[in-house]
Amino acid sequence: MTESPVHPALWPAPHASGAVDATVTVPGSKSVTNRALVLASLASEPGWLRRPLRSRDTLLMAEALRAMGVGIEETVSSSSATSPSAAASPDSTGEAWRVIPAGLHGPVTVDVGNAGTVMRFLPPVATLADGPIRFDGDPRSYERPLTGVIEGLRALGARIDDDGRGALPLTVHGGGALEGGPVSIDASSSSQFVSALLLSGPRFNQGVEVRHTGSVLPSMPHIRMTVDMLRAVGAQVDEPETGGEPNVWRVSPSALLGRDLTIEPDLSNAQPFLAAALVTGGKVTIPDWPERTTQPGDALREIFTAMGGSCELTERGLTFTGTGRIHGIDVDLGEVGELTPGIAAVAALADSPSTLSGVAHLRLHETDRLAALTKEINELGGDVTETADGLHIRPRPLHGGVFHTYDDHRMATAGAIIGLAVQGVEIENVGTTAKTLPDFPQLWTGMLGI
Ligand SMILES: O=C(O)C1=C[C@@H](OP(=O)(O)O)[C@@H](O)[C@H](O)C1
Ligand SMILES: C=C(OP(=O)(O)O)C(=O)O
Repeated sequence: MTESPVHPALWPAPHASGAVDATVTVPGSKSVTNRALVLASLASEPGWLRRPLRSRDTLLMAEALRAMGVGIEETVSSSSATSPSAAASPDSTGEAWRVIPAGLHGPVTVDVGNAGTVMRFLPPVATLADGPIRFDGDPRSYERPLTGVIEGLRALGARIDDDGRGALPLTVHGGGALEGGPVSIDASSSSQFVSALLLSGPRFNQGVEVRHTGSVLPSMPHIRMTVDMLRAVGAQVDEPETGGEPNVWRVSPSALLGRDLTIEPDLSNAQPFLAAALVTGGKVTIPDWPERTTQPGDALREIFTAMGGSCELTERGLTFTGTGRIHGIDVDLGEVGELTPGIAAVAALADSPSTLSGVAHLRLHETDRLAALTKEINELGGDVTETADGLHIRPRPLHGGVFHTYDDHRMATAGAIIGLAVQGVEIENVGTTAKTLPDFPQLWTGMLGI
């Protein structure tokens, strides 16, 4: 399959000479964009995505859906010419994708790259195609768990060829429809197993009832995001948080509406910029921070405040202000695991130790994030140890050196945060941020006024 973008050169992470004072417009959410693409493709009428994220993960999703027959047209101008109803809204300008659903066809080969959302959300979609859909991706994608999706779909009536490891590569032999119904899975290694089965659930003959049987379930906000977005396109969902049985989600069979959706900024990608305010004792504003959201990044308001800053949500967006003093934190990140690398970076610069827990499943993310953070921070002079389900971080004076990223976008941004406070940090392959934030180096230097 295609190689991940390789930019092996070392990027000198800019050192902050003073307090930052910036407004940073962060591109759209990866998680919302990729759910919206799937739901719009399964709808019974065309829909719009406005301000979608254009990054490796979302372009792979769009490309895969296009290959199966969905029309996805990209426009960059005001939508007024094509959608009068949206013309009055300020959100209607800028980039938009028009999604035109169609019958799904195979044979197709899908490149998932290393996108969890693509490798997990699309096999259920593929069961609805009229031919084989083969899934392949980066070497790391072969190591990321997929059992809940593979076994779950088989129990719901799908025919899937894989090599028995519960991972990629695999072929889903789409039969044009899937029976659906009740299924039990263990989603303790990824919430995306649950989201995957729910997202396509309305299109299964009997809908779907997903029962999670494992001991822990990470990333609950991402499951809430799935439920909210399904409801927004007309699906009927019963779930634990609104009175349903614990660990059981039910989606009724139904047609889905084509909607006009403006994608929220990616709050997890806002993290390094908020961290810059904290680390430099400065101030950063992120415009369009939603008042209400299911994105896990919203938890940064509380977490970074506990670490020493303060924040204010106004009509200008979220303004985060640091004091230059950073405190350690003892926090369970199970619900918001993708924030761990950025929090670990800040914690390495704090005035007291931190314990980050609840994130054993990060060993199966883009890289083994617990091992990678431990090694890279320690190579800069830090004192980090892995625990069974997280990290223990004792701050020490750090020095410059190469910060390796292991093809993990959040390792690159974590290294950049440390570089603000430590002279001579060089990020290996900063281009890996293209997975979800292609403009990261420019946004970072822009924030610093370089
Ligand atoms: O559904 C989603 O969009 C995501 C769910 C989470 O996955 P895990 O539950 O595998 O951690 C998160 O870490 C990932 O970045 C995005
Ligand atoms: C875990 C992440 O991504 P993925 O969607 O590939 O699981 C992430 O973005 O931190």
